[in-house]
Amino acid sequence: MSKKIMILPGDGIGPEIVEQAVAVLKTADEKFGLGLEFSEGLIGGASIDAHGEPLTDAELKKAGECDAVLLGAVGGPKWDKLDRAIRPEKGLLKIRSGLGLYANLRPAILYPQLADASSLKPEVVSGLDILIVRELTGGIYFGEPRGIRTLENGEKQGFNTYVYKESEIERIARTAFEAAQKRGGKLCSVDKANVLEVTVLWREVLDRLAPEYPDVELSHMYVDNAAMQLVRAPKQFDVMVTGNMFGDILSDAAAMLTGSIGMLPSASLNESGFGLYEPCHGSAPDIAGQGIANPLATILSAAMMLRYSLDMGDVADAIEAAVSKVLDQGLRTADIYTEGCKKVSTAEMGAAVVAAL
Ligand SMILES: NC(=O)c1ccc[n+]([C@@H]2O[C@H](COP(=O)([O-])OP(=O)(O)OC[C@H]3O[C@@H](n4cnc5c(N)ncnc54)[C@H](O)[C@@H]3O)[C@@H](O)[C@H]2O)c1
Ligand SMILES: CC(C)[C@H](C(=O)O)[C@@H](O)C(=O)O
Ligand SMILES: [Mg+2]
Repeated sequence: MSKKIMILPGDGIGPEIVEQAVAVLKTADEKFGLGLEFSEGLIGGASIDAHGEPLTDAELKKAGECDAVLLGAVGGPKWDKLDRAIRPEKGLLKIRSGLGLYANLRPAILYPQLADASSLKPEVVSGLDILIVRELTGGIYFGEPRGIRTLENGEKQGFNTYVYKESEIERIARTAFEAAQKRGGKLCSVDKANVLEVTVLWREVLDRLAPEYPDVELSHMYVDNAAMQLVRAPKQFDVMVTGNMFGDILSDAAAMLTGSIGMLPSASLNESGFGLYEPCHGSAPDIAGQGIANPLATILSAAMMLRYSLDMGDVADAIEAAVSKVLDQGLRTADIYTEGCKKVSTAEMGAAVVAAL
C-alpha cells in the first residue's frame, strides 16, 4: 500500500534543504520499495504570497489526509512588516494545532565525528544523547486572552496568557515517561514552579503520574537552572519534558551542543501517531539562496518520519547510517566545518547522503 507524504518546503532555506531530504526519501523508496507518494503544498510566506494567508484550510485538510508531512521552515524579513495575524509563523502554529500535534520530540544527539564542532569541550559532550519532549499545542503560544491593548492613559500593553489544563499536561507527560522507559530511564521535568502557578500544576501532574512508571526516575528543575545545566553538564539529562515556550528555547540551546542547529531534527505527533517532521531551525534568511545551509536536520527529520509514522524503522536506521558515513568521509557544510574537513554545499551534502544510502 502506498504512503502519502505531503511536502511543505516553506520559505528561506526551506526549499533548499527539503529538496535534499526528498532526494534521500526517493532513493530509499527505489532501494527498499517503500511505495512513497509525494505531493507538495504551500505554507508560511510562500502561502501568503499566493493566497494572502499563511496556511489555507484546504492545505491543512490535505495535510491531515496524508500519512505524514515533511516541512522545511517558515518566515523571513519579507513578511515581518505584515499584520501579526498573517505572519508566516501563524501557518506553522495552525498546522500544529489543527492536526493536534501536541508531542514534539527533539533529539539532540552528538555525532562523534562532530565533537570538535560542538560549542562545548569534547569531553563534556562525547556520547551526548538527549531527548527534549516539548508540549506543542498549548501553553503561552495559544493561551487566551492575548493581544496588544491601549490602557486608559493611552499607553499600549502587550499581553499573553500562560495556561495548561491537567489533561494537556498529562498526555505530554505520558509521552515523556514512555520515552524515558525506552531510553535511559531518567526524566527531568522543566518548569518555573517557584513563580508560575501554571507550572505548579505541571509539577503536580508529573508527580501524580510518576508511581505508574516505577522504572523511570523523575526529577524537576527550574528552567533557568536547566538552561545553565544544559551548557554545563548536558550528559546528566536523558529525557527532558517541558512546555511549549521553554521547550522552544531549550532545544535551540541543546542544538549547539551537537555542533549546529542544522543537525537537530524533530517529530510532532498527535494521539494516533500521525506526524509532521521538520528541522528545529528556522528559514535562516541570512544564508538563504546561497546553497550553503545544512540539510542534515531535515534529512534526519525524514528518517524520524519513516520510524514514527510509517513503521519503517529499518529504513530510518539506514538513512541515519548514511548521514554518519558522510560525516566519516569528512564532508561538512559551513555551519559544522572544522579544520581538515571538506567544505560542501547543501546540494553536495544531500548528494553524498544519497550516494551513501
Ligand atoms: N520551524 C520553523 O519554521 C522556524 C523555526 C525557527 C525560526 N523560524 C523563523 O525563521 C526566521 C529566522 O529566524 P532566526 O534567524 O531566529 O532562526 P534560524 O533558525 O532561522 O537561524 C538562526 C541562525 O542559525 C543558522 N541556521 C539555521 N538553520 C541552519 C542550517 N540548516 N544550516 C546552517 N545554518 C543554519 C542561521 O543561518 C542563523 O544564523 C524567522 O522568521 C523565524 O520566525 C521558523
Ligand atoms: C517559528 C516558531 C513559531 C517556532 C516555534 O516557536 O515553535 C520555531 O521557533 C520552532 O522552534 O519550531
Ligand atoms: Mg524554535
